[in-house]
Formats: sequence, C-alpha cells, structure tokens
Amino acid sequence: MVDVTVEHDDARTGADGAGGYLITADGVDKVFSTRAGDVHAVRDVSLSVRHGETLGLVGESGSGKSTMARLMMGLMPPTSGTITFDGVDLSAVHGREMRRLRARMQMVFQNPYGSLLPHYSVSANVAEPLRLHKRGDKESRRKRAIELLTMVGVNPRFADHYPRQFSGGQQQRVAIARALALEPKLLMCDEPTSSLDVSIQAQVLALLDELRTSLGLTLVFISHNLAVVERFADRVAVMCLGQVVEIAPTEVLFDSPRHPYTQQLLAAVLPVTKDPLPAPATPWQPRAEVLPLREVAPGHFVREA
Ligand SMILES: Nc1ncnc2c1ncn2[C@@H]1O[C@H](COP(=O)(O)OP(=O)(O)OP(=O)(O)O)[C@@H](O)[C@H]1O
Repeated sequence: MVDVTVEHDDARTGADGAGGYLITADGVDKVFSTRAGDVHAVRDVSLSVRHGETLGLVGESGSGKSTMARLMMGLMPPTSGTITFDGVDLSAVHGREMRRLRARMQMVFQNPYGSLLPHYSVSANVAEPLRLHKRGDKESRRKRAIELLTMVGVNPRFADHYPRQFSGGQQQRVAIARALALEPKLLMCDEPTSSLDVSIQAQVLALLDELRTSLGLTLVFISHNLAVVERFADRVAVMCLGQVVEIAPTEVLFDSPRHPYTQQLLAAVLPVTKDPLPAPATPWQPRAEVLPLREVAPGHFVREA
C-alpha cells in the first residue's frame, strides 16, 4: 500500500477557498494506551474543512474516522499535532472559552434514540443545550425549541411527546434540532442515517443538506456508505489504518481515484451499493406534518392522529 496522502489539486493546501477553513488538522496523531498495548488510531493526519462545505470521511471499520471526529471536536487531545477550529488552536483553550467553542460544533450520532434524553419531551430535549448554556428563560427556550422542531419538519403539536413516541427518522430530526439549538458552525455527523430505513435515510440527508445551505453550516459526514457520500459531500477524505490516504473533490475521487486503497474501496463497494437511495417520492417539505408513532407492542407502531 502506498502510505502517503494523495491530494488532488487544491484539496487541502493551495489557495484558501472563499471563506477559508473552519477546521484544520495538522500532523495529528492519536495513540490509545490499552492493556493489550498501544493502538495508533490516527497517524499523521493533515486535512482542512472549508467553511460551508460538506466533507465526507470514509474508510473501513476501525480506520480511525470516529477518533478523527472526536479530535476535531476537541473532545480529546491529540497525542501530537494540532487542531485549529475557526482560527483557534484547540490545545490552547480551556474552561469557558472551550465551552464557547464547543457550542459552535455539534454532533449528530448514528443512534438518535440513544442520544436523546428519554424522560424529557422532545421540546425539552431541544431546549436542553440552551438551558445548559444559560440562554434565555424557560419560556423563550421552549419557544426556540418549537421553532427548531418546525424547521426540521417535526410538527410542533407533538412538542410535548417523548422521543420513544417517534419513529427513528423523526427522532433523528429531533436530534438535529437539538444540535442546532446553539447555532453551531459545524455539524459533525457520524453515520447519521445508517440506523434508519433506506427511504427515511434519503429524507434525513436531504434535510441536512438543506440546513447546510439555509444556515450556512459546515458538515463533516462520516459514513460507510459511499453512494451517500458521493451524493452529499463536496470533498471526500479516505481513511485507512489511521491515515488519510486520499482527499479530493467528490467527483474527482469517484471518477479517478488515485490511491490504490481508494480504488479497491470503490471497486469493492460501488457495484453493490451504487445509488441505493431512491429520491424521495415527493420532495422533502420542511414544514410537513409529521405524525409521531406510538409503540403499541414491542416493535409495533401505530400513527397517532
Ligand atoms: N478509547 C479507545 N481506546 C482504545 N482504542 C480505541 C479507542 N477508540 C478507538 N480505538 C481504536 O482506534 C481504532 C480506530 O477506531 P475508530 O472508532 O476511530 O474507527 P472508525 O473508522 O470510526 O470505525 P467504525 O466505522 O467501526 O466506527 C480502532 O482500532 C479502535 O479499536
């Protein structure tokens, strides 16, 4: 295997694109010390994410994608190298300043139910980051939560329902609304649709894409599903054994992958999963009425009128 990063044209360095970079990782390593020995999860990774773009992060299980995501969010320090967010070296900020920066970067997880507070209503879930960051009073937080729920296509009529009363796709919408509460610049999406039905995946992806445009968000999109990444990412970084082996604009990477590992990954996966997401039968409507599901028996749901 060639062990150098292949960069296409202006994939990382070169002219600073319009608006510049929101995140830059420079020579980042992460080593976990375990009883079984050191695990070198991320090796000398350098990459940048431009303001307003969607960067896809792909690679096989264990290649270091989630570790890289946590490093970029400042959730743990790199063993060496630097991560810069919005011009600030994350290793240099602590306490209140770190809290302020963290509000600017939010995560959307694979399992929405696991990421929501089950005993809080969905509006209380969405308002929770505002409460934690002492923004507004209870009334104004609830009002904002309802606005956010509406924005992501959840009918505010169900604001007082609990997460378990919603389908997986609707739970993910609630989780996205909560991630937006503090008006982040970055949404780090770690396999945000892989627990959802294929038809629902397309709707949630369309929602993320629309929010990116309307709110000027920057997205890092981690996925095993190359077809999804091909459709939604502006650029793609390919990770293998902790390294970013190739980074390129999406079309370029899919049309002419240069690194042997990328070629292998595309050859192995594309014939099977190429474009598995049907376009939604009707275009996604942000304000469409979404009726929550009620579980009447384990795994058996009915729509609430
Ligand atoms: N906290 C940790 N302690 C020890 N090893 C870890 C820890 N977190 C991750 N690793 C190891 O680091 C490597 C990269 O893991 P990581 O979860 O970043 O990969 P990934 O590409 O996100 O995988 P997946 O697609 O399965 O989520 C793996 O070998 C993993 O076992």
